[in-house]
Amino acid sequence: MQHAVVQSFPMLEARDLACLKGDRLLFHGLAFRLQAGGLLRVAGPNGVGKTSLLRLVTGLALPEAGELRWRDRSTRREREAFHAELLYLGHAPALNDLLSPLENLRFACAAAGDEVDEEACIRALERIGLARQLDLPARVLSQGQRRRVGLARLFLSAARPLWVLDEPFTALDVHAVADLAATLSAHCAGGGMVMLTTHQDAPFATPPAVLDVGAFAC
Ligand SMILES: Nc1ncnc2c1ncn2[C@@H]1O[C@H](COP(=O)(O)OP(=O)(O)OP(=O)(O)O)[C@@H](O)[C@H]1O
Repeated sequence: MQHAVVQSFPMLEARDLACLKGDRLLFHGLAFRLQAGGLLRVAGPNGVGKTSLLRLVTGLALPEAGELRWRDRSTRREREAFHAELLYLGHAPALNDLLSPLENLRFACAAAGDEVDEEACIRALERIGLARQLDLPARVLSQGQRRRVGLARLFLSAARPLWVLDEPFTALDVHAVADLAATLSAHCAGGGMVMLTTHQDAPFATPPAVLDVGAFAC
């Protein structure tokens, strides 16, 4: 009896990436693959190009050379389809200081094209530990609370398989670090993917694969 050959390709793949900043080539020849369920930690010293790599992956910047592929198609050619499956949280939470966490979260979801009702946003903010800050202006929040407002989107983004997170653990207390690590591990266990930068160890259910950008530095 003959079996059909099932072609297996990585969900996200970087091929031979080079990154130019100003007139400086940060890295070249960078490649990685991320499969469903994968957790990838982007590592390396300050300034090596970790954030720059995440910006290439998300399409916020273009590589000097090389290609990014999602579901075996170029992310540049299939930009809309790729972005519909991607959640990117940058290293600084982009909050409007005059708006409350609830208003900020609703705005961020709407801007990303996610239809999320107020009740779901409230539940997400409560889950991330901001039940008592729902209606405060963001300008009075602590750094860790500001970070949590951004992270609340994780609880509204299960339908987006690829999460790209720049320093998500920064400013979080030890309990919040453990909760976030559990949330990311659960996303991966459900078939999602997480690519993140962090300078600290976090208690993931399974140790992440590590991509050392320094190995490709110029
Ligand atoms: N116009 C420019 N010309 C030359 N180099 C630049 C220019 N803009 C940015 N850079 C360099 O590009 C690098 C960008 O680093 P990036 O933020 O990606 O590093 P990182 O690995 O995320 O660092 P960190 O761990 O500090 O967050 C830095 O080394 C910075 O000095």
